[in-house]
Amino acid sequence: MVNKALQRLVSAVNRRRMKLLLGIALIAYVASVWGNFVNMSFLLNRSIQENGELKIERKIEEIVEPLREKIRDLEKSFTQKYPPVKFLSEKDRKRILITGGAGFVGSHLTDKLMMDGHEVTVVDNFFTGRKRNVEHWIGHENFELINHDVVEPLYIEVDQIYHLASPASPPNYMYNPIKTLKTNTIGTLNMLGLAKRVGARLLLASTSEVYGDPEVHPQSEGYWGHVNPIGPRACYDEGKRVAETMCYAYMKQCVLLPPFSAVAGQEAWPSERCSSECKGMGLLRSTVM
Ligand SMILES: O=c1ccn([C@@H]2O[C@H](COP(=O)(O)OP(=O)(O)O[C@H]3OC[C@@H](O)[C@H](O)[C@H]3O)[C@@H](O)[C@H]2O)c(=O)[nH]1
Repeated sequence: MVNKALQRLVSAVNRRRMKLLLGIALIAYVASVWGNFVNMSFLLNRSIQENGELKIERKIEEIVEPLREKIRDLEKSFTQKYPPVKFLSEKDRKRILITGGAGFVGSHLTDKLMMDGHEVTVVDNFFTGRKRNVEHWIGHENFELINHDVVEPLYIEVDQIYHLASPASPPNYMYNPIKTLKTNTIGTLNMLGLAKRVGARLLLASTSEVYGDPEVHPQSEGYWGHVNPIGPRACYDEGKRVAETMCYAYMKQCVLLPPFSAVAGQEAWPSERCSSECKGMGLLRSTVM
């Protein structure tokens, strides 16, 4: 009897324990499910938020990228690359004027002098020369391009003048013979005046046409030529002859001293008569015109 009562008591206690344990297990299970649910909803929220942010970032990127592209293009156009230029000390660096510097010979001379490290000013009326011949220097601190006709006086400070401004091929110089004459006479006088005023050396680009229809081949520097003053090419031939005469007159009066550069490196004119204080004068007769 006692045993049975004891067994009933134990089983009743066990049942209660079991219920308690089951209750605890249920609570634990519910808690863990709840925890997972909270975690999941947090993660879900985060991923939704991240997704949203990503979408916004992508949208911003889509708008900004073309703008960035435009900025890159602008930067490229501002930071133009120039051909390599030597560094020259202030003492060695010359301020050089090239008239007709946008033409064939002038633009190559511009390249050479720029790359040697000098300061170059190109003056041209673009009659036959083109801006594109020197455009690769535009904006360089050592370079300046002036649209100017040498028939008008020019007031700038320079150390050397290469006077090349003149139409050079028959159709061009015969197109307006009076203008060709003015360019080679008044233009040359203006450049000689400038050279005299600022104490600059001057080189005149002449032409083998100063020999006219020569009777001697090849022509030496001593040959005076065979020119028809009223022939169809006279405006150029005689214009350049007068230009040479004017340069020689300036040199003879010791305003300018010959030459700092001449045909094949030879002196075109004797220099004995000039004092050493005088500045330079040069003549270049091209033989290919
Ligand atoms: O009135 C004028 C005429 C012409 N010019 C310029 O002078 C330059 C002449 O160059 P071109 O390319 O026509 O000819 P080239 O370079 O071959 O001539 C070169 O060699 C021959 C010489 O007689 C020229 O004086 C010299 O410039 C051009 O840039 C032209 O626009 C002027 O600046 N003013």
